[in-house]
Amino acid sequence: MDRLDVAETFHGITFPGHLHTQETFQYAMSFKFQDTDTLIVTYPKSGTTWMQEMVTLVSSKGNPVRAQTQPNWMRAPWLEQYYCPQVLKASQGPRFLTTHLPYQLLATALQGTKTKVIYVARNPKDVVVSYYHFHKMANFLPNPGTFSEFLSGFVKGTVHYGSWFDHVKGWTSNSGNIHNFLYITYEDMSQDLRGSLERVSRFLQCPLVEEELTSAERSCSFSSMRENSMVNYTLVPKEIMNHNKGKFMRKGKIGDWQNIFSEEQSCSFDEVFASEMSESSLEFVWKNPEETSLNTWTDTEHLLRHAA
Ligand SMILES: Nc1ncnc2c1ncn2[C@@H]1O[C@H](COP(=O)(O)OS(=O)(=O)O)[C@@H](OP(=O)(O)O)[C@H]1O
Repeated sequence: MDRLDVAETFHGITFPGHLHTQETFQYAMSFKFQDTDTLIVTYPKSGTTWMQEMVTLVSSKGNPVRAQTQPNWMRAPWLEQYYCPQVLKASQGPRFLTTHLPYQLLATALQGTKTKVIYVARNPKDVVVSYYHFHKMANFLPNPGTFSEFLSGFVKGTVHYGSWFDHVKGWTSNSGNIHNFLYITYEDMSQDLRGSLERVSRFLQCPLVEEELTSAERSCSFSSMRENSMVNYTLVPKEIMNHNKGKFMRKGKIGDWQNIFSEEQSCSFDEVFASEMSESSLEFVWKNPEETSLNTWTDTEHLLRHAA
């Protein structure tokens, strides 16, 4: 089957036309948020599905049944995707929603509401690597070309969903305009899943006792989510996502960028990052501290000498 990669442009940003139309963007921009809503906001590949699982487990007090029986896109539909109205019509209780849209497109709709916003960010070197691999298996995204070509589009902000820098800066610099805002990173979740679940449970005002937290932690682990067809996207027809070409739950690690970025690409990305983020106080974890301690020859040599 041909790729489904028709692009839809809105406010100068391209989006996959397979999921979005001008009408769906209008629907999102004029969405009537309720004070009891929770909106998960991410740039793609930053931990969206993970947070969808976390809010599901927190709101169900660690009971895994909902997470194991209902796909993530039904539990927390993307505001800007075409099926959102039908899903919400059928849903009951406090609503969980998801969006990849930049702040400026939702600012008016969120104004004056008490909707809770959870912004999940991930270090952009890992984002671009995850995004690159996703383009290879998701037929509704354009062929990414070489990593170098894709990286260049990512840095320029011409990839689908636009610039990572604009997205992160837009939402975080306007967080003061949002009544209830939680900023959390993929790396926080990776390094301290239990602590991150506790932060989410405090934010949602949904306290969990120790056993509930333990159960939530188990369900939100990478190994558990990789096997859960309700979140690993194996329910999606292979014409749309071809799992023979790569897995949605791919590696789930901090620092995988080191396996693909060249030294030169890394240095030039660091320069762009420093300039784009010069006004921002956000800091990112770029490497897994547990893996980096033996990453250099000096460290290894040091250890071997000690052992001798
Ligand atoms: N539980 C858990 N632990 C660690 N990592 C996890 C977990 N769940 C999802 N992931 C990883 O998140 C990446 C997918 O990001 P998104 O869910 O934001 O993708 S999407 O925007 O909804 O397409 C993708 O990252 P990569 O593995 O680096 O490609 C997933 O593997």
